[in-house]
Amino acid sequence: MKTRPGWTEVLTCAEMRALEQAAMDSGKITGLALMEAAGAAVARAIQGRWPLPGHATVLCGPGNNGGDGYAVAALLARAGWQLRVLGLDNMPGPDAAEMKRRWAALGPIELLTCDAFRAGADSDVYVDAIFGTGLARPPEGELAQIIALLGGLGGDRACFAQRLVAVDCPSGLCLDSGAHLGRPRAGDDRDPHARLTVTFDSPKPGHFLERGPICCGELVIADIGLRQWRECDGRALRPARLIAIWPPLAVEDCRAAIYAPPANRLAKQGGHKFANGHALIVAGPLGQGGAARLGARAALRIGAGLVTLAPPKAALIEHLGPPDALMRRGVDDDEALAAMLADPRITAVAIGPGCGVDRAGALLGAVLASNRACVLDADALTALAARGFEGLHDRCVLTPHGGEFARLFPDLDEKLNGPPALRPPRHGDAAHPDPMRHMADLHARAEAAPQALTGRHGPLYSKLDAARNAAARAGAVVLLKGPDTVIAAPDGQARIHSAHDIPWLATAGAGDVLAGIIAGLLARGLPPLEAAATGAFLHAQAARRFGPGLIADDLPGQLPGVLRDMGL
Ligand SMILES: NC(=O)C1=CN([C@@H]2O[C@H](COP(=O)(O)OP(=O)(O)OC[C@H]3O[C@@H](n4cnc5c(N)ncnc54)[C@H](OP(=O)(O)O)[C@@H]3O)[C@@H](O)[C@H]2O)[C@@H](O)CC1
Ligand SMILES: [K+]
Repeated sequence: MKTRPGWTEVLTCAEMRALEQAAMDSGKITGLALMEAAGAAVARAIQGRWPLPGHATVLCGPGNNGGDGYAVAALLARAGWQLRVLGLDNMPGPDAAEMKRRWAALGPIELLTCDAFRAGADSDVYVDAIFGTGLARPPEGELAQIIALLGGLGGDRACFAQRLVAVDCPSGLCLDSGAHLGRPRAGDDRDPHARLTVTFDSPKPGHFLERGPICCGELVIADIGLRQWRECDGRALRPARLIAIWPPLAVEDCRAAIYAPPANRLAKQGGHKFANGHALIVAGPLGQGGAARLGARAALRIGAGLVTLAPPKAALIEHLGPPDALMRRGVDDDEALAAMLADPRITAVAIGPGCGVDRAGALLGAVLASNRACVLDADALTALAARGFEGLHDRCVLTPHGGEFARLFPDLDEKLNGPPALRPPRHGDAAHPDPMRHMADLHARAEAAPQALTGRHGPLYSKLDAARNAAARAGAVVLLKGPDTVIAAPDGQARIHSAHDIPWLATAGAGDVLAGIIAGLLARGLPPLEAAATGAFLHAQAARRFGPGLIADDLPGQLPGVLRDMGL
């Protein structure tokens, strides 16, 4: 999936509805004008990719997504396209009804049935305007069959996918979770895959999570004139409500994150190596040191001023080789570690990779008691699951993959991966009597109890909900790994990093390198959420830069090139 570069703010479907409602209630913009802008954006995107007018089939659903479809049809027809429009025999809302009426003045509307859809001549472009953000339950009956047809038209999905343009999303996709309603959570062959998806104002979480990046194709984010209504009671929407996304991170963001002097950097050290922090990487017993060494190498490459590897004394011999810049110090037990961490110049700790669960369990208490910024990964997470969350604090970053997440948060994992539990529609989300009040309400609740908001969005429990709930429960930053890595802080702020384009990053030891990068950034003084999110991005960029054939050992060596490519 291609997106525009830089941080991208994301709105949940409920936030999008509240924003739209607030804009309309201001009296300065009408729903019809928004729909006209949305239709024009889709028509523009089509004309940009198919410059010569051809034949288009537009499938219009029962709500405003369908209204957008009628608007697209009218604009394409005026531009010389041959149109075939299929719609439903229902009474849509006033804006969609007006768009339907405008189209009806230009051409016929056939009933949207499987038979009618199948019977039509082949088209250059199919516009999917059946369901958008309003999908509240799995599609059923005829519409479900039509969506399945879109997923595998004529058994030749690959060919059809090149011609499918989705309005807001391929129909059936839940834009809060990225799962297909009514389909296996892991997806199947009948999910519609679009060449192009045009969404409005902001992307939604589902564009980046689970099946979203696979099914949406190229994502176009169209400005439809809602920007100024992002203000509520004079305040901008808070970051807890807006989720920044890469890829790719804009150079300025990265420079600010890595090289701006953070408040908690050791101010008096000036250009001394301690000014860039000192990361301690705990290593495991003899024969298991490779993982921690990978992390240590990554922490050095990302610019920690000093990095010390701390294996048991008996394992020091294993670490005699390069890099020579790495310091080694034997640490046998929690007392020795506590004594070492009494040195205030050690600014971050990573524990877990290759550590062994017993050793991680024995040393975890000293790491947490030191109150240092720390990364808990691999064996440290298994030890944490057995030990409990006591002592965790908001400078801890937990980096579980799916299996570790399930051990740490079994109930949240079950909600995420068990049979989908559809929630009833949320009262007041769609048409709140006072939208500005509704927005203020969302803000107030996010401030008071961010976790109370998670799980309110979308009919399905999402990976974003799970990461936010986990972070709130642990009182620490949680980075839930995957092709869609979700990073959440206890206060509800969250980031999504989509790396569906680099399947070769799923390789042994890559997680150890990520832990080292984050530890290096923490050592440099980055706040935990930024260290985790920037680390996930730089880790992925290193894999992109190397390409297929990557092994984890290659990643640290790519980091200088990644930073150089970004002009840093
Ligand atoms: N927000 C904005 O700023 C803008 C939004 N815009 C556009 O509006 C779209 C959102 O429109 P929307 O809210 O009308 O929802 P939409 O996706 O058309 O579906 C709702 C309809 O489907 C029905 N329905 C639901 N589930 C069903 C099922 N399983 N099987 C059958 N029916 C089902 C549901 O019925 P109900 O649940 O009410 O019974 C209702 O009739 C958004 O994606 C974007 O394209 C732009 O125009 C400009 C600005
Ligand atoms: K759609």
